Order: sequence, then structure tokens, then C-alpha cells
Amino acid sequence: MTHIPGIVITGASGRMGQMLIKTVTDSDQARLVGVVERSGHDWIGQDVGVAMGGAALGVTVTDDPLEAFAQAQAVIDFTAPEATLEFAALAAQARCVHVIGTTGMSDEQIAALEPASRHAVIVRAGNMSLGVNLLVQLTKKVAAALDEDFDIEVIEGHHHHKVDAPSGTALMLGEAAAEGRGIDLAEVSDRGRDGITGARKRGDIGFHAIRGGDIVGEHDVLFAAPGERIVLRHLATDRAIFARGALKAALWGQGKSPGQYDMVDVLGL
Ligand SMILES: NC(=O)C1=CN([C@@H]2O[C@H](COP(=O)(O)OP(=O)(O)OC[C@H]3O[C@@H](n4cnc5c(N)ncnc54)[C@H](O)[C@@H]3O)[C@@H](O)[C@H]2O)C=CC1
Ligand SMILES: O=C(O)C1=N[C@H](C(=O)O)C[C@H](O)C1
Repeated sequence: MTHIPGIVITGASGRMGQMLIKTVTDSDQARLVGVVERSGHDWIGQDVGVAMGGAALGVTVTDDPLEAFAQAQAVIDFTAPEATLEFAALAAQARCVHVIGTTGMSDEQIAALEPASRHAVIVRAGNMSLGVNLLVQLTKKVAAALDEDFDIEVIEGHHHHKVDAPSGTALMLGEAAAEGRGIDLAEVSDRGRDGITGARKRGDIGFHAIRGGDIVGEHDVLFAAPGERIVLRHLATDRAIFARGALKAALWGQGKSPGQYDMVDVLGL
């Protein structure tokens, strides 16, 4: 019996799904034991390596998540909110660590993860990269050090396929800024101004989303005061940074107590 954890990747044909499959198969610390796609997808029943245009990997794409999860110790899931909720219940049933990269989940959907987290480890983060999670810590510190003379704006840019805004990362950064200031983000959030908006309200945290081409992910946190500006910036140029973080989370979660965790826990930041 091998102690190398078996991993299932959901959303196998997606931008992140394919990157995750490469990352897991290149790793000597994990084994790819299953890949899941939605019912009706033309990859179902094919060897995933062949479907990706390369050599066979000996793993067939399935639309039966529970059957796949039953063979695994962790599920890495970068799909869509409804799918992620379904996978959370099934991963808990199979006692798999569930690493959730999916963004765009509503507060209600996030709350609905709680029953699953009583039985299994869930690691969820809107961004799995080391750099962004460091930026989150820096944002909290800078916001705590500055008063409301500094207007905070979070500006993010992504590829034209992205379906949710603001990005999960932008929300993490906004939450960090609000936490640094000791306030509730929901009360100060100002998203995507348009029209005669009136002057900026002191203390608000603004969000702006750019969508275009193949931008992997760019985030600025702007602190603007009369006479000076500070910009904290992260630029992602390769999705491998997210996949590496997700695999790290899947390995970190082995043997941990059931509950909800994030990348700050995984990275020890
Ligand atoms: N947390 C992080 O570090 C990162 C998060 N993301 C998030 O990951 C998610 C996916 O991003 P992309 O890969 O760019 O999207 P994508 O659209 O390329 O891939 C999503 C995949 O999920 C599949 N899917 C949807 N419903 C499914 C179901 N019920 N069962 C199985 N598969 C299902 C789709 O068929 C598709 O292949 C988004 O929410 C994105 O914001 C993306 C990059 C980094
Ligand atoms: O959809 C993406 O591509 C990304 N989504 C995440 C987000 O919403 O912040 C992380 C990364 O920026 C890429």
C-alpha cells in the first residue's frame, strides 16, 4: 500500500483542470487517480492524457464524482459554484480533503459548505499562489497603518473568459484591507462605479474589474491620499502558481482535523 496520496481533479478539461493534471502527474508526492468532467462533455470515457493531446495517462475521464472520490485521498476542484457544492458533500462522504479554488460563490453557497467541513478537511482560497497570499498579509498591515485619508481601491484584470467579478482574489484583498482597518467590508464596499455617482465616500473600499485577452490575473491595491499613493501589486503570468499551491494544500490537509482552512494556514503565513 502506497502512502503517496491519490488525487482527483474535477473540471478536467478547463484551463485550471489541465494545469492541475500536469502538476499532479509531474509530482513525485502525489498520484493522479481520477478526473471528473460534467455529464455530456466529449472527454467522458477517454483517457485524459489522450484527450489533452498527449500520451495516455491510464486515467479515464468520468462524470461519476463519487466513484472517483472513493479511490482518492484529495479532490482538487476549480470548477463552478454549484458543482463545488455538490463535490463538497461527496468529498466529505468519501473523507477526502477538498481543495476548492472555485470563485464566484455567494455567501449562502459558502455557508452551505459547513456540513461537509464537519466530516472532512476543506481548504478554500480565491487564490492559491504564494505571492497573492503574501500580498493579502501586506495589505492588512498597510491598511492597519494608514487612516481614512488613504482611499483604498482594488483593481483586477483577467482574461475575457472569466465569468465572475470582482475576482476571488480582489475580494480576499478587500477583506484584508477591511480587517486591517477593523471594519466590515460589506458596509464599505463600492463596486464598479458608473454614471453620476457623487463624490467618493470617505472610508469606502472600491473594486474595479478589467476583462481582456489572455490576462492570467493581475491585482493592484491602491492606497491614495492627497500628495502620495502606495500601490501593492501582484502579476500572475503562469497558472502553474495556482496549481502548485492547490497541490500543496491537498498534501498539507492529509491527517488534519475536519474543518475549513485557507492558504494562510497551508503556507503558515
Ligand atoms: N483559487 C485560485 O487560485 C484560482 C481560481 N480559479 C477559479 O477556478 C474556476 C475555474 O477556472 P477555469 O479553469 O479558468 O475555468 P474553465 O471554464 O476553463 O474550467 C471549468 C471547468 O469546470 C467544468 N465543470 C463545470 N461544472 C462541472 C461539473 N458539474 N462537473 C464537472 N466539471 C464541471 C467545466 O466543464 C470546465 O471544464 C473559476 O472559478 C476561477 O475563478 C482560477 C484560477 C486560480
Ligand atoms: O479565473 C481566473 O482565471 C482566476 N481566478 C481567481 C480569482 O478569481 O481571483 C484567481 C486568479 O486571479 C485567476
